[in-house]
Amino acid sequence: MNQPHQNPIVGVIGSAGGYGRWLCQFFAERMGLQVIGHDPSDSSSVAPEALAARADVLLFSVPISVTQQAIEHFAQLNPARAEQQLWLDITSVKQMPVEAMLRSPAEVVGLHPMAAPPKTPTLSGRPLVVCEGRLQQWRPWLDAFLTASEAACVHCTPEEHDQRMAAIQNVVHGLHLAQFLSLARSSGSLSSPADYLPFRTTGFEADLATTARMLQADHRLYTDILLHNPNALTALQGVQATLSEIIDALARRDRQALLAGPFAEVSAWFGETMRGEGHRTFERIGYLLADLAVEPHVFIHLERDQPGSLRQLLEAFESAAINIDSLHSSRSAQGEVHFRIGVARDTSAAALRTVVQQIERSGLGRQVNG
Ligand SMILES: NC(=O)c1ccc[n+]([C@@H]2O[C@H](COP(=O)([O-])OP(=O)(O)OC[C@H]3O[C@@H](n4cnc5c(N)ncnc54)[C@H](O)[C@@H]3O)[C@@H](O)[C@H]2O)c1
Ligand SMILES: O=C(O)C(=O)C[C@]1(C(=O)O)C=C[C@@H](O)C=C1
Repeated sequence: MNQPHQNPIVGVIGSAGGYGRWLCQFFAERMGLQVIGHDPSDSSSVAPEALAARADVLLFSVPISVTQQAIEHFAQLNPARAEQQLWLDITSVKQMPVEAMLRSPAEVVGLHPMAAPPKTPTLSGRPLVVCEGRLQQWRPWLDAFLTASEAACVHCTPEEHDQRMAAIQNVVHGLHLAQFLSLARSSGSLSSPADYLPFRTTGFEADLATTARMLQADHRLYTDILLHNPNALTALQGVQATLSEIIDALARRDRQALLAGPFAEVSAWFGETMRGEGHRTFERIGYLLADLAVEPHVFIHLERDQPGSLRQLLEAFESAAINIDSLHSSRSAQGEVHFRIGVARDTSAAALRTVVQQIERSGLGRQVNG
């Protein structure tokens, strides 16, 4: 017998999208649940009427601009069934979808994973915002789902979420766009960001990476986040005003105004602990980026994910008398763990090739592209 509150059928709306695919895999593989999906771009997916009737948990993962419409469509499909269901969404804004879901008779929780769909099977190490709208019968299952997600859950109201996201998303996205738009326009048509990289600081490289990440993603997602967060305009106008203050002080060449205003105020607001922690984070990023720039290097994927594999890899380099300068793990686009091994500058290409061949022949690992 189906026990909906323990082993629900999960219906993902937007199942062919980036997060939709990740979620379908998560519910099926990590939670062992039956998953059905609806997505107009996947002709093999389930029709809305069938999904509304069969699923016990509905999860909306559609573009922000069509979210309200999609929720309202499902709300009128099968209200009697909705009374027994849990409705979730992962939209990047929370007031609009949670209010729309609450107009149905379902139990309602709004979610927001604070990262693009990860290459890992869970959200381990990533924050997940949880906005409980109406939750009773489904609480134990929601708790089990959040535990399985391995996310760092943070609970708040939809209003609080949208306020925080104005600072965490709208300002970060808007300012990075403005920063590089201004640079692009002032640099002339023949230049590119690559011309700035030989002169880079850690801060510039981190800003460039943040901007590039946005540009590689769906631009509609970012414009939607700006247009649908009710606090975006005020937050960006606030930054415009404080930037004007700094520019005015600079135009007057007023060092005292800069010190007593922006520097003193922000420094006091950070406090000693946050200043210290942020400083150490920046140092870590700086050393990481410096390590990643060291040549020569090789990327190795270890075939056996078990204790002792890494030691054997290090031994292979030791036996070949190659000195390792840096060692970092990262993930490929397919989610495989890679070790980036930076070696001493005087290591010859032939010596590096020989050790890689030996690692591959022994079945320990294989060379991959970073
Ligand atoms: N990508 C991210 O970085 C990220 C991070 C956190 C949260 N989110 C949120 O996740 C949601 C989905 O984002 P995504 O990046 O997966 O987008 P996506 O564009 O990759 O996927 C959206 C999917 O929804 C489908 N769709 C469109 N209209 C539909 C409808 N009426 N009914 C059913 N399906 C429909 C599309 O065909 C597409 O496959 C958004 O609300 C977004 O704000 C995205
Ligand atoms: O690319 C990433 O990992 C992101 O953090 C994506 C990002 C963001 O840039 O704010 C984009 C949309 C989501 O709502 C959450 C996070």
